[in-house]
Amino acid sequence: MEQQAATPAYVIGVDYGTDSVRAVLVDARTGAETAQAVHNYARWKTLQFCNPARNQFRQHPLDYIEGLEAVVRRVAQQVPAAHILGLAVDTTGSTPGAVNEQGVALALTPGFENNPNAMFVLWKDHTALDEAAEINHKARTWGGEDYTKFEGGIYSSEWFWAKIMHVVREDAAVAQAAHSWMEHCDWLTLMLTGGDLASFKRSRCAAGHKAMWHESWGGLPSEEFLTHLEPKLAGLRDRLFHETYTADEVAGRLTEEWAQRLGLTTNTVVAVGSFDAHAGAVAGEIEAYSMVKVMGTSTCDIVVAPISEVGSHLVAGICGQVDGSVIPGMLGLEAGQSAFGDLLAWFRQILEWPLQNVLSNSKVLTPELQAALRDEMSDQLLVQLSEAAAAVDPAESHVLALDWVNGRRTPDANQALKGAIMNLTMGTNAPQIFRALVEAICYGSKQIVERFEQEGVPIKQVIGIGGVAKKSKFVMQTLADVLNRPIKIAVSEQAPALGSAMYAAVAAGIYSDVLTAQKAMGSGFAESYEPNPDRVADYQARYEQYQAFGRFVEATTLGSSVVVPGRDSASPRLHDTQNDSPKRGLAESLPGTTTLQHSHQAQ
Ligand SMILES: Nc1ncnc2c1ncn2[C@@H]1O[C@H](COP(=O)(O)OP(=O)(O)O)[C@@H](O)[C@H]1O
Ligand SMILES: O=C(CO)[C@@H](O)[C@@H](O)COP(=O)(O)O
Repeated sequence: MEQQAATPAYVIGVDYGTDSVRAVLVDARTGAETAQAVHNYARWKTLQFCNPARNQFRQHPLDYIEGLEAVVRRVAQQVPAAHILGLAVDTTGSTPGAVNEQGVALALTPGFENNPNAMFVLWKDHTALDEAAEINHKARTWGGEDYTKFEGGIYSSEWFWAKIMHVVREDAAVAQAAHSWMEHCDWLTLMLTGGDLASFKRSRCAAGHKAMWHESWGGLPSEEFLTHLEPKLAGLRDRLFHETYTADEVAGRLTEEWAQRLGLTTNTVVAVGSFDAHAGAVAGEIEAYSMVKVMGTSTCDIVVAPISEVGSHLVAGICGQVDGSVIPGMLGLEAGQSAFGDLLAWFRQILEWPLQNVLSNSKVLTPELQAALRDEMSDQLLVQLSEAAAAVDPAESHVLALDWVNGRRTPDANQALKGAIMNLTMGTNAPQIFRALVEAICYGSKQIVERFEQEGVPIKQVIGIGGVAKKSKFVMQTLADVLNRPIKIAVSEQAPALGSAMYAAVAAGIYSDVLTAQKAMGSGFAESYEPNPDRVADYQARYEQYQAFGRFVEATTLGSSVVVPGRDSASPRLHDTQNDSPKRGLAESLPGTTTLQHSHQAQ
């Protein structure tokens, strides 16, 4: 520690996940997590403002504000406010929202309170599929710079520009009232520190991975490119930002109002915002060529590499390579799966249908008993399914699944893809299907590791953090077997929040840089899953079946505009796959395949 050790020094990390926000109060000298608090978003819980059938997922800024006050007040009470020197926020992303000239989210202004287009467009909202396809097409054909090149070569509907384009096209009132747009992590940081929107320090992590910001072309894509894409974007570039800042930098200090609302002081330094996965990787003690897998609703797979070694070498099919997005001075590379725990949650929801729908008509059970039963089932279902699935004899089940229920994020983003399950028989049971789903998310992970290595980025170790890493020994053991690599699990229950606390400690001047903060505040590793040599060969064979199944489904996905993966061809990316004829030959390459079932629903 570089500051005088006797002075108590605490920092707060605030981590906004998909369903909840958590805060940790950390002793910056030791890294000890003194207190933590979690708050579930009230409106989000009932999916108010969402339409899952249309892949529309919006979050109200009031959910974020209520959560912030609840969790920060709770942890801040544990020590004198004057001892809390820094605070930093990480959020999901890309989760942009429209703001007015003062940086106030439109949904907090009169007339827009209940308009989903005036809210934050959550990372998993895929309403902008067509816009992403247009961006990809334009980037390759307009004759200028291919702005997607540092973002894996394929722009995703999960990201900033696609979402903005979609909303301004759909909603003239929002388009008219939106002075600018902000990522969730930037919006919160501005709100806490006050100040001027135009000079506010936006996050390098968010801008580099999701908004095609890159120093080599002077920041954001050019005005010409943006207006070519959509005339309604005219002028927005200048009202966004030019510079970006790494998460160890000072964004400002808490305003009087927010110091009071949070039980802190105006001396508390607020660091520049970042994304949850990147902050989590810092807490997971990431180092060069480690992959930190943040395994929750989705996965984010974060790798860092020295700029001198990977530098401007382009890695195809990932979610971006950004100077300083994780550790300032190093290249941060991101990949991931749009559904990881979410695929298992989807299956739980299918199994819960009678509980939600039939039980409410029960003449036998009181409403109280019904609610108690629902809660117990919901709590226990994944745990008990995991136990039963672990006992399935792999030789007796040929069920094979794809993990694309929320599209495929990497390798080669294609959010229009759908999930699929094959090889069902009259003997197939729930644990066998569950096991196939778990295998599918692990095979999806293996494809990502292989892509990094094929692209010249070696993966020297795998570190697991996040809800699934902590909660499911079954998933972690399967992952170690499928990857044929050990997986170290970080101790921290709240890794992204701890990572933000490390960023805050640097911004507050307690440490000189993130690597020093990481060493001093890291909480180490709890356990390691070793691959079981008896399982490796079998999983390798099944992985090849998964890949063949994936190729078949991708070639036959119907009813939506699909971005064709691949960065080399200059041909248009947007095409209607309804006109494609299924490539039946791939089905024949699936060993043990007698029946093939896949999803044909339109988006
Ligand atoms: N016992 C379990 N086995 C496997 N997955 C689980 C289990 N319990 C919860 N999950 C999954 O964990 C995910 C939530 O992860 P978490 O890291 O807590 O949240 P977030 O992604 O919002 O940060 C959910 O998708 C859920 O399905
Ligand atoms: O994509 C990113 C970061 O780039 C994540 O915010 C997104 O996958 C959501 O993460 P969670 O699954 O909520 O942990």
